[in-house]
Amino acid sequence: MLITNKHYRQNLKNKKRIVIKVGSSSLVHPETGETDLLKLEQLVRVLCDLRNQGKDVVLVSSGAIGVGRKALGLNERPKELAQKQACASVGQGMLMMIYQKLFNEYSHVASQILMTKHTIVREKSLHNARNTFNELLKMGVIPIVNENDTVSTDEIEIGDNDTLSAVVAAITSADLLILLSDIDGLYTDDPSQNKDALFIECVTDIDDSLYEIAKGAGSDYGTGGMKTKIDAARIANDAGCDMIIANGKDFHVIDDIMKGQEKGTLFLAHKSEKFNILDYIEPEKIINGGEEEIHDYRC
Ligand SMILES: Nc1ncnc2c1ncn2[C@@H]1O[C@H](COP(=O)(O)OP(=O)(O)O)[C@@H](O)[C@H]1O
Ligand SMILES: N[C@@H](CCC(=O)OP(=O)(O)O)C(=O)O
Repeated sequence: MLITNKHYRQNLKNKKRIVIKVGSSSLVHPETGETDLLKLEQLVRVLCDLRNQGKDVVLVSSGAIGVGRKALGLNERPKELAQKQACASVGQGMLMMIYQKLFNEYSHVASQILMTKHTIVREKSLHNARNTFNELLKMGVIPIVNENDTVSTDEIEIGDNDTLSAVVAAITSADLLILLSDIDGLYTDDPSQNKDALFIECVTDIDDSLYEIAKGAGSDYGTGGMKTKIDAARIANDAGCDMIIANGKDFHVIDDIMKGQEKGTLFLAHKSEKFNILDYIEPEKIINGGEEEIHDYRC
């Protein structure tokens, strides 16, 4: 039997636990960098409706640095770590205030979970994080996750929310991860650089050739570009979770995907028997007495 992309898409209707990641570029007006309130409202409405259908929903939301940067009147993307952390500290609170208000309007409860690499690599905190997610989802709450940028340093930062959302999908045993970006999905090259790039509907194997076509971020607000999205697919797919990259310019795309429509690029899950989240976490580099030591979390 020939199993087509169409066939896989129909299966998405039955997904029960969904992690949705929204990139900074989907939350701000590109011309001004100001928060796009109408889009946030649309996102919250679509997520509440998924909850009303009985699905478990987790939102991984970027945007803390972008929103904070605007509030602090910085016109350029901050480069210094302390500056990024200050922006995130301002922006995270502002974002949560908007999310809480909007979820409340639809009688749903949202919560905040901030994570760092240490949440994942320490057995006890990973266990606690998993239990907290499960308890919240059992109570019908919509957890809103971001990296704890205000305390993250190079050593403990996960670095990008694409990877973070895949980690969240793995530890919550989600069956679908949707990454919403500023582009329709994966192309054979970055379309902003190459007009002949072709759209890829479905990926069944993640190999080096995929990394060759996945380039960096396309906007001043994005982090990681397609490369970190392929990293995310590797984690999610190995953990047994399908993943889709789709365009977040209209958040109704979430609803279209859940109805089986062929939107975005689908990366198919293939559960790896020996899946261990630590295998996907970059080793920590520690400088000890001038010497660089590599701390591999798997040991
Ligand atoms: N092969 C590719 N296919 C599609 N987009 C690509 C590719 N390589 C690089 N990109 C870039 O990745 C960008 C999306 O990632 P990013 O800027 O990090 O946004 P986000 O904030 O949504 O995570 C696109 O706008 C595009 O310019
Ligand atoms: N944690 C950061 C976002 C990091 C990130 O990966 O950003 P993006 O590429 O916009 O998803 C923030 O909230 O600004």
